[in-house]
Amino acid sequence: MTSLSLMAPAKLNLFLHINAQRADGYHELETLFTFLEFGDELTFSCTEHDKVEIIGDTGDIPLEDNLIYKAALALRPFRRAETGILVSLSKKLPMGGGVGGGSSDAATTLLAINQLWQCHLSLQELAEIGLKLGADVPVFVNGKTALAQGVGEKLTAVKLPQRWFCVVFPSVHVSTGAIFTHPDLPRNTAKLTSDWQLANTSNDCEALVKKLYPEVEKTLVWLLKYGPSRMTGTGACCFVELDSADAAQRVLSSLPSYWQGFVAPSTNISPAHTQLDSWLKMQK
Ligand SMILES: C[C@](O)(CO)[C@H](O)COP(=O)(O)OP(=O)(O)OC[C@H]1O[C@@H](n2ccc(N)nc2=O)[C@H](O)[C@@H]1O
Ligand SMILES: Nc1ncnc2c1ncn2[C@@H]1O[C@H](COP(=O)(O)OP(=O)(O)OP(=O)(O)O)[C@@H](O)[C@H]1O
Repeated sequence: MTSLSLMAPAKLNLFLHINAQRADGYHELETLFTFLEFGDELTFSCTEHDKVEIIGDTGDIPLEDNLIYKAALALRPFRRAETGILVSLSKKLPMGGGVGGGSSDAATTLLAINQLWQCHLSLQELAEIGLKLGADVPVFVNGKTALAQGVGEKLTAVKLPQRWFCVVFPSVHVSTGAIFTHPDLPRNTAKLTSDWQLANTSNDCEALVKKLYPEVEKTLVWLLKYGPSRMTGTGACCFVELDSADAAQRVLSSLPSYWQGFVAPSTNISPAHTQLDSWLKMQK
């Protein structure tokens, strides 16, 4: 039985600017994505029956709603043989936490099944399929640290120095849709010129989310004692940027017990791609 194990890494939005709202309700934004060397773990195995199955940490998400299932179904028309797929999921990322776990699972599924079903689709084609599953899927499919524009699909790869992050989940769930439809969300930040330093940028969702969810504000106040801190995506996860693994670990070890967190370095290439490249080399 052919199988392939790949990570679905977390992403951070190092900043998130909202420039405008389009007629279809979606927002034009500018955001700097980086990947972390930490994420969900997925193992894909070809099966003889013509089904898509997911086992493991599926939580209370019905099969048909799982982005892994949706991604697999989207590749079905392209497969070369009538094989099914069994996905074993080990979830490490908080769902709906702003670290893109669902989108990353979807992208990793597209990358893996493209190989196992021999669909022969390019990254560009997979990203276009992925965009229909979620605005963040294309960046995970491309797998490079990137400045994203448009609704998140226009990507320019950038190289950033490796940094360490402590990411904290404040135990509240924030609905992305609810934030993007809120009347108080600022939607008119000027487009970037050139300076993407953390200090000169912001997350335009942060003030609103802090107001609606005081726990997020409390988390940021706590993290700011240790270094430059910010919320990722539409929350609720917040991160602090640090110089070393030790410094990040020290923050994690003093984390209050009512919050969850993890520590990881950033990487310019998604671990899903690094692992897929190693697997492809082994197949030769
Ligand atoms: C804000 C980010 O987290 C930044 O990384 C993402 O752009 C959100 O990506 P996502 O969770 O994959 O979002 P989607 O599932 O595509 O959209 C969820 C909801 O967010 C809103 N949405 C999302 C992306 C965008 N550019 N404009 C929007 O207005 C829409 O109301 C949409 O119904
Ligand atoms: N495999 C999956 N893993 C996590 N969430 C999933 C999955 N499949 C479907 N979902 C649904 O998608 C929603 C958003 O998931 P995700 O973890 O990507 O959100 P997020 O971290 O807030 O990402 P973003 O920053 O892209 O908004 C979840 O609330 C969940 O209901």
